[in-house]
Amino acid sequence: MSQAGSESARETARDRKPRFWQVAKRCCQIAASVDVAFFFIFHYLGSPILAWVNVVSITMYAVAYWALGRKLNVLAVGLIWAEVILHAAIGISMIGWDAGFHYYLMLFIPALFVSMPLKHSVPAFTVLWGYYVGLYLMTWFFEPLQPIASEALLALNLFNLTVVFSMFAYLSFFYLRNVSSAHRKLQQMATTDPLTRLFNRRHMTYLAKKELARFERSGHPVSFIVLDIDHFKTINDQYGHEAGDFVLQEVARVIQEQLRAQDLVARWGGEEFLAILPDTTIDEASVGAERIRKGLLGNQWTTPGGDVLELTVSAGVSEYRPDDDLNAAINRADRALYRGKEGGRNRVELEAAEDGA
Ligand SMILES: Nc1nc2c(ncn2[C@@H]2O[C@H](COP(=O)(O)OP(=O)(O)OP(=O)(O)O)[C@@H](O)[C@H]2O)c(=O)[nH]1
Repeated sequence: MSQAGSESARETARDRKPRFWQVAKRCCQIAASVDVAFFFIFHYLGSPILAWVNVVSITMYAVAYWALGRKLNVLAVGLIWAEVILHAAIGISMIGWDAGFHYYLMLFIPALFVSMPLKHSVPAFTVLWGYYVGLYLMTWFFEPLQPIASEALLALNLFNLTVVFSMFAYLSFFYLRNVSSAHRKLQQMATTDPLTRLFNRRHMTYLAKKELARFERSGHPVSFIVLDIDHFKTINDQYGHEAGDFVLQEVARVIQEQLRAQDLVARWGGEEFLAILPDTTIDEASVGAERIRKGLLGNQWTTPGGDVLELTVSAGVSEYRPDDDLNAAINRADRALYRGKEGGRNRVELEAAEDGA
């Protein structure tokens, strides 16, 4: 791999799952606070060695937090792993399994699957399992080095259990939020046109079919407007593609502004838009199309490059008929649109009554 290639691969790995690293930072804060509590608890219980172990832990979390802020994620993860693994081993060998320090190791199970690719997380999971079992077996053969009173042991166990339960709840909440937001993004990508934020053609076809099924049941009128920007190629050629994109966005905005909230609007093709107007007759739809045409005509658009331009649109309007189908209704609006283009553009044309499918 070239140097630039490996740099960018490293960059991608670092920037992957930014929310996960945010949560890792929050976990460092929580863990360091818990270790501050442990410092006092162990002093109180008369275990100064364990109290000072927590000072080392707090320092490790502080460095890990600092490293996460600088995207030194490998260093941060290494420190967090080392802290939990060593802390569990020291806590268990000093006070025993019943202190509950082993619970913290389980927090790594979801964390390692979320943070690593599967080829790394499976071996890491196996090592973690081996370590956990190894610690447990150790307590069968060796007595704790510095046992504490059984009430204190119980209190410590409950404290550790509560912290780990809370952290599991926090991680689950993070996971749920992440999955829901990814789902929302995917859904948006699948249904909308990225430039204009209108529905894309595929989703509009799906919505149109649903709307027409409603028409079949209720018999309420449904109308279609196909709208096309006049001489759009000239705008692109004269002012550049960026100005063309700007015009498409503005036209999309004006169409939405001039129609009702229940009307469906999509980018149907390059510079062509389709609106489906439920509960609307062809005459009412033509009034809506006129409003859009006039709304656009009255404006002087200043492009991001500072060019002032005027633009016009042509539109064709049709109404769904009994025993019609979607394509036929849109084709009739399309033919009306092209009559408008041939007739000089900047106009709204209705489908011809004799126009079949
Ligand atoms: N900027 C930009 N241009 C696009 C996009 N999609 C399609 N186009 C352009 O839209 C233009 C459509 O041109 P034509 O089909 O000739 O239509 P026109 O110039 O509007 O002419 P009439 O429709 O006859 O008035 C082409 O130049 C396409 O490159 C887009 O997403 N952005």
